[in-house]
Amino acid sequence: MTAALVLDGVRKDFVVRDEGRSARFTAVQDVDLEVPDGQFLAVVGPSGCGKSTLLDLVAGLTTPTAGRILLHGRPVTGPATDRAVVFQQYALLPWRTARKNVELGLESVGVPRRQRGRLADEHLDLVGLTGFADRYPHELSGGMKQRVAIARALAVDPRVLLMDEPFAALDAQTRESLQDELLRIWRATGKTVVFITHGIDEAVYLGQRVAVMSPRPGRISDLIDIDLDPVPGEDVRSDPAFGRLRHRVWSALRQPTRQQPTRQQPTAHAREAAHV
Ligand SMILES: Nc1ncnc2c1ncn2[C@@H]1O[C@H](COP(=O)(O)OP(=O)(O)OP(=O)(O)O)[C@@H](O)[C@H]1O
Repeated sequence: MTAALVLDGVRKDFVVRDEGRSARFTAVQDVDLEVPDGQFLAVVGPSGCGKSTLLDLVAGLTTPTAGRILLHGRPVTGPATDRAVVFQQYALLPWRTARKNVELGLESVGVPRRQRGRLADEHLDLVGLTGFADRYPHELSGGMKQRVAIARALAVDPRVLLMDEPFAALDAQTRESLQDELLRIWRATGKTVVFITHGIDEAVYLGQRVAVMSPRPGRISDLIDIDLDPVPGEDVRSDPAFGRLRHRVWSALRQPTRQQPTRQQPTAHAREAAHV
């Protein structure tokens, strides 16, 4: 299988204020990763380990301090329609209907109006929102809003779907049903997915592979293949194989961390701050 996404020695530093001085803070370091075309990769790690930073780098919303990111062999130099991002907070425009929200990305790439409407309706169907196209965001539940956000992301036909804790704000039951929906959509579309989550269960349930990140500075400390093939409606979470994989990820998350050397004792904001 060819790699959809390659991260090669990726590091991201931020400059922060630390006790009144400028300090360089390394959020992610030494990240090497290949995601095969069509793979569903879940990335799990503790709060603040750099998961969102990694996703922002792949999205092209920020640039690496070192290393390179390739998408289907081409360097990522900024945001583009070959990647679409779904965030935790749906980011829908409140004055636009569901259909018009889905049309948003299509407008930016110059798809003609009639085609936009058809594509928006097709993608609202795909996420199970047939009949809700004319609703405004405030008339939709949290789960429905996230479905609209997923439809909007898919409508531009990205090669890679980047998801940053998209179900974290939803109640447990809605989350489970959207997880099943996402698996169905992923199987139907064959997209490469990078899915960030705090949840070990969510990572094991959704991922074909789970990348485990270590705490600051974030590195990929483990890559675990998941050989489950969840069938929606079946209780795969009660399967002993699920429990074993869950335990592997849990154990990987508890590995002792390798700290970045510092020139100065950590202070309030940046434990790994090295003054510039
Ligand atoms: N723009 C920025 N400027 C300075 N520091 C930043 C910036 N963005 C992120 N950081 C820092 O980088 C580290 C990683 O942040 P990031 O949001 O990527 O972590 P995360 O794993 O996604 O966290 P969470 O799971 O809590 O959302 C944090 O310590 C954060 O404070």
